[in-house]
Amino acid sequence: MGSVSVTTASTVAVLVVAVITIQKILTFRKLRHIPGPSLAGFTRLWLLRHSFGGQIELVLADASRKYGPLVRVGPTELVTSDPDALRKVLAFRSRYRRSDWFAAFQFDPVHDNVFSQWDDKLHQRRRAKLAIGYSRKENDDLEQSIDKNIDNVIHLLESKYLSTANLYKPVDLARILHYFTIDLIWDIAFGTVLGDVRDDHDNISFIASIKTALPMFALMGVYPSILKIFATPLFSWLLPSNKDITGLGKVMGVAKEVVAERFGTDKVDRRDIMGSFIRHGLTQKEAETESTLQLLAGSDTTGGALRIILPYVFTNPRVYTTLLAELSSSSLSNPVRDSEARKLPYLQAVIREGFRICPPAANQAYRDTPEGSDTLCGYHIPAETKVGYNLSGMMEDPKLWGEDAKVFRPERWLTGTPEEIRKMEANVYLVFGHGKWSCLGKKIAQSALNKTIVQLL
Ligand code: HEM
Repeated sequence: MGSVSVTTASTVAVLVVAVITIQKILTFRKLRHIPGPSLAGFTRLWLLRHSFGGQIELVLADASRKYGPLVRVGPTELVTSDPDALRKVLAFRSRYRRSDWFAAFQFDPVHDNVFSQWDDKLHQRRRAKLAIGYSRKENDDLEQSIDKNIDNVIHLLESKYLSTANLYKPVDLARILHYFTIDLIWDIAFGTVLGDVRDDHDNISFIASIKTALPMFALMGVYPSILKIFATPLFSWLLPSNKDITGLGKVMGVAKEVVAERFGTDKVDRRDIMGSFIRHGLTQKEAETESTLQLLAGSDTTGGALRIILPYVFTNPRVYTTLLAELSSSSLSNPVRDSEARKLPYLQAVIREGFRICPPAANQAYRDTPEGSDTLCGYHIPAETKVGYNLSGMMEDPKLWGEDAKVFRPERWLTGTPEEIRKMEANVYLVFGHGKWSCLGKKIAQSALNKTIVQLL
């Protein structure tokens, strides 16, 4: 009896292994015509290793140099560094769909936000309710809010780091700029003061908790189905909760409180982003998730852009003096208005070059190929293949930017025909996505960058 059950168990095990092996071989064959590292064709462990290592952008740039504009990076995953192919995937009329990669950003296990919403129709419906609030048309205080938060940075630098008593005190400007963007987006999203810059401190351990969560995001980005396990009662305690006193959970708790004031009998109606969301039909729960998302989507990206651009400016005497000369020869208000800063050609060249040299949000963000297959970069793409961004590969491609593509040289934006410049702009703004899923906070981010760089200099 015992030997019969051992034989049955062994037969089942052999059959399972055989089925898995056949499945792997069939999956491998489906995309074997697309070049890429050989291990990546068989297992997502290749992706996981590089995502965990924090070097994925460099690895993907390298892969696009080696294998071309379309690279296989997983059994069913491709990334493209070809701007036309990416625009085709992301276009308004594209039949591609968000893949389960986006599920990693559903920080509330029950309620989707606009970024985690996978269903195309529901996403478009939600996006339509948010678009006016993000467009600044119903957000009268946005510029004042940016000005106020920049003033806090300048006050901190002058009082704590540049006063005569502390003349040689070293300053970690990258950290302060991160505090600044967290404070700013907090102010825009909730209309209250967080005070990271004021206190020169990560008050709710937001930066620390995002850093701790990064390996988890990397894991869920490669194996999204893991999120389903976290949503079960056994593991749900591991997800952020609005009762937490730090991190994303704390942000969710504040969102709940602040949004509650905008609903009910004594509700407050303001002309800010949240007010606009609610006027355009967001429910209380939806307003909570969207306000929380703003902090996640807006603070590290805009902070990252400042932390890229400013060191390039400060360590490059030609760029620094040219930018200062442009600022001092232009008649600008103090604080500078966004509309004035947008007209400064060298400043705009510096910002675009910063986006290009190190895209602030370089995720793969895969889309699923629609039924009936497609063709990208001359390759046949079968249905259900995942196609994602390879921005780092795109932004250092000599065919798009010239032989000195790896050099930070804002002047490249000031020479060339209007048609060439227009093409370069269209390509560099892919750092904000494109089409039906493009960044909703683009104008807010651009305004913050324009004003902050001018005021700090
Ligand atoms: C330099 C700064 C920023 C960069 C580079 C950036 C980049 C991006 C990218 C690439 C996407 C689209 C991803 C996709 O293909 O699905 C995106 C989406 C989004 N971003 Fe940004 N972002 C920035 C700042 C902001 C800010 C400041 C906010 C809010 C205050 C924000 C809010 C959003 C939202 C809500 C979405 C989701 C749009 C949708 O799903 O329809 N972003 N961002």
